[in-house]
Amino acid sequence: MSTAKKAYKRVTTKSLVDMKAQGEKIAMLTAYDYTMAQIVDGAGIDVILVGDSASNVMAGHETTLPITLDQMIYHASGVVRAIKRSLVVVDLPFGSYQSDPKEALRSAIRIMKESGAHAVKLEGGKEVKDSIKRILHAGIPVMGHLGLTPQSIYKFGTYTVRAKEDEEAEKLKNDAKMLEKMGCFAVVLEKVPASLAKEVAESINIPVIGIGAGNGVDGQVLVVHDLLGMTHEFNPRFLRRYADLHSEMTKAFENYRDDVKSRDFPSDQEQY
Ligand SMILES: Nc1nc(=O)c2c([nH]1)NC[C@@H]1CN(c3ccc(C(=O)N[C@@H](CCC(=O)O)C(=O)O)cc3)CN21
Ligand SMILES: CC(C)C(=O)C(=O)O
Ligand SMILES: [Mg+2]
Repeated sequence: MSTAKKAYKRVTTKSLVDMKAQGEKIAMLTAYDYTMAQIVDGAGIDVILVGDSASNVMAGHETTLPITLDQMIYHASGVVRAIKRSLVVVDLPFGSYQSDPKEALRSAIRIMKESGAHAVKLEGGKEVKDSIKRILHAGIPVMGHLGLTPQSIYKFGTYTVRAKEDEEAEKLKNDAKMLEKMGCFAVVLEKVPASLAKEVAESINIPVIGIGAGNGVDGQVLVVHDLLGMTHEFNPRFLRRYADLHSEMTKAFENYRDDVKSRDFPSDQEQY
């Protein structure tokens, strides 16, 4: 090891739980392909989520419902080939786990076997308890996802903040405790009041990763294209843009176009 390049210490489901215990916040981002995952991993992001938001961001669908298990596996395979350190979690897509626990396990096994990912995520609490149990019993780590669950958008009708009423907040708290008790290694809380999210994070020992859930949780997740400022029509309050790649890329494409039209590109040095 003395002359070899320093090896990265891989992030594991266990190290995430340790990070929570030690008060170190967890940074998570999505990625859907090899090139992006290489950059995200190299930047020291702890967890890469191959989100079903690929349905929106990569394929242009209006919701996350259309993306298939085969498509999720294709995205995840590229991501896994890129990573040296990050933990890779893959969303089980709509329709791949709701019918029955056996189908859920089969879907999770396909993701693990065919992509090489490290864990799966699925939306819901008590309703999907048996499926989560089945997957965990097979030795596959599970991340929960409560609050705004986009696969149920047609049940709720809007993407507004969730669990503002006592009854829904009570259910969410119980679901989070249940996920911890069952053996999930973490849970995503999406678009819920910050006070509720903080209360949940303080009531369980597994990390709570927030998106639109305030600063009292154990980590944050954003969609990478949103953070980079590539999606200009998506403007929720929780989004902080760290770049304006939409403008940067437009400038680059316009410059290239101009150089082609003006015969500036390619130059003598750029040909054989
Ligand atoms: N690009 C992208 N980023 C995401 O964060 C994301 C996706 N896609 N697709 C899947 C889910 C859907 N998510 C969403 C969708 C909408 C809002 C949202 O706040 N929408 C409106 C407000 C709607 C309302 O209040 O009724 C907004 O302000 O943009 C938040 C998260 C998060 N996920
Ligand atoms: C927004 C995150 C949590 C997600 O589930 C996704 O990107 O699909
Ligand atoms: Mg998702």
